[in-house]
Amino acid sequence: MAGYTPSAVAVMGSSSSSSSSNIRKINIEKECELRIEVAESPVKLRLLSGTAEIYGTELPPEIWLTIPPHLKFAVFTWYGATVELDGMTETDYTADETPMISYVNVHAVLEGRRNRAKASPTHDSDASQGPRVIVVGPTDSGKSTLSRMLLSWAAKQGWKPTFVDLDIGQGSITVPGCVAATPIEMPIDPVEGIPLEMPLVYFYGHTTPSVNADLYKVIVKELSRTLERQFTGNVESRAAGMVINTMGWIEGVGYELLLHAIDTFNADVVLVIGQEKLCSMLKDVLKNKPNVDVVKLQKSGGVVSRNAKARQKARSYRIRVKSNFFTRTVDYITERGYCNQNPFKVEYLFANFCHAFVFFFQEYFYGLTNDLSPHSNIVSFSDLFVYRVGGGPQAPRSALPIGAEPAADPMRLVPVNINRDLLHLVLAVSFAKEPDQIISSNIAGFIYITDIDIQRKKITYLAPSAGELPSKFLVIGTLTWLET
Ligand SMILES: Nc1ncnc2c1ncn2[C@@H]1O[C@H](COP(=O)(O)OP(=O)(O)OP(=O)(O)O)[C@@H](O)[C@H]1O
Repeated sequence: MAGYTPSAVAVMGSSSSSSSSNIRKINIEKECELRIEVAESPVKLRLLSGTAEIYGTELPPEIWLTIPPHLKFAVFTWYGATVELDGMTETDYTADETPMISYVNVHAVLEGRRNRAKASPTHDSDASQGPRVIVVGPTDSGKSTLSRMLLSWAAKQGWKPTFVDLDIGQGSITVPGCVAATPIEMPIDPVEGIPLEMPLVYFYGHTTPSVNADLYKVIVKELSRTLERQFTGNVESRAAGMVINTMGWIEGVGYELLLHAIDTFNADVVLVIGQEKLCSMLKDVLKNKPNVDVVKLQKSGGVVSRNAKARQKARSYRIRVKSNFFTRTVDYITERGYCNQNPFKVEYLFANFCHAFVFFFQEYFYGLTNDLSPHSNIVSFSDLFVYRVGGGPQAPRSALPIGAEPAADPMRLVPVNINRDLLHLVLAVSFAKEPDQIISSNIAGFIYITDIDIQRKKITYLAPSAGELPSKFLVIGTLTWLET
């Protein structure tokens, strides 16, 4: 294929990626990238000379990075680099055609806007607001990857931009079925991904928007309101702006939700990757908003398309690995109206349990030995109150106008009886103090139900920590620990 060359230059063993002795030295030319799809076992990679980055984060010289199985990524260099790769890959090759120059040009424009916002003498005017970038495009167009690069390049220059992830299918802050935001204070670790210490998370509970589009809009609105309050009180984060990643659903209800997100977050830069039609539709619909730039960007040839099975596996992985936090963030400001401080910075209850779930996952899938695991807790049925949003009793046909169909209220909060149907579900722990606050409240974290004893009226669940849950109000959706 034009622009691609096999990457391997053997220095030990064979150059084949299926060899058992696999340390290979690979030269990457200026403005080229090495694309790697890791196979069943981890590979190791280190930078020998030059400079290179993975999605905007520079590789440290000489240090071996262990890249987990199945990860697909690229090592890009602006000036040329040599790396060493140890382990078997599904595929690896170097490519000299990438859209990286156009991506970094976008970064330069955003950088200019951040500097202007920072220099603005009036802190509360529009002039002090940094760029609000929303990245849109079909599934597997490279939205998350571009978001990540823009965030890491900004963080490298000392900004603390806010990352907002609206992708309920393949989001990268927390588990699928949620919308979330987190400040990015350092270039994103190529292996660990987005930091999990300070997320602000709202629970939707499903992995497709069509299940309850009204609820999706409401939680997106809540998330934006909370961030707006944060920006009001924090000049630094206001000037750094935000990068918003979106879902790959761009037709029908998906398109409607994209427009809703652009409007709700007052996005002023819309980056459209890989689809002319979407770009032209957005340009047309936003033409009356002169402050909104719609920019078309090329999709990278390195972006790997995932079939339904692969997407489902990735979702399951994220549910197991990323349901591992209990946080206490914006609950604090909503309770106290405390806006003069970055809500992401306030105390949080039980952080740093990430490893428990990560190791649990590794043991489960790869049989790695470890001595960490999430905590199993047992409580009585009466200790917890479980709700779901949407559905519930429909209005009787006789109470409706002629011809109208009875429809379930999408925003109705329905109490759920505890029974064995809850087994293996992932439930969100709400910060709500009362049931009527559940829809508008962010969540503290997740639990996973492992046993229901109907006779003794006891529930066993896994949680990131032992002890009492941050709240007794739980929300149920359709997220299961193991998607089938
Ligand atoms: N240049 C590249 N080289 C190799 N792999 C890449 C490259 N860019 C992206 N990928 C990989 O391709 C996959 C899809 O990219 P990404 O997740 O950014 O797409 P997306 O549009 O956000 O997908 P979705 O619609 O599911 O949210 C990811 O595994 C990513 O790591």
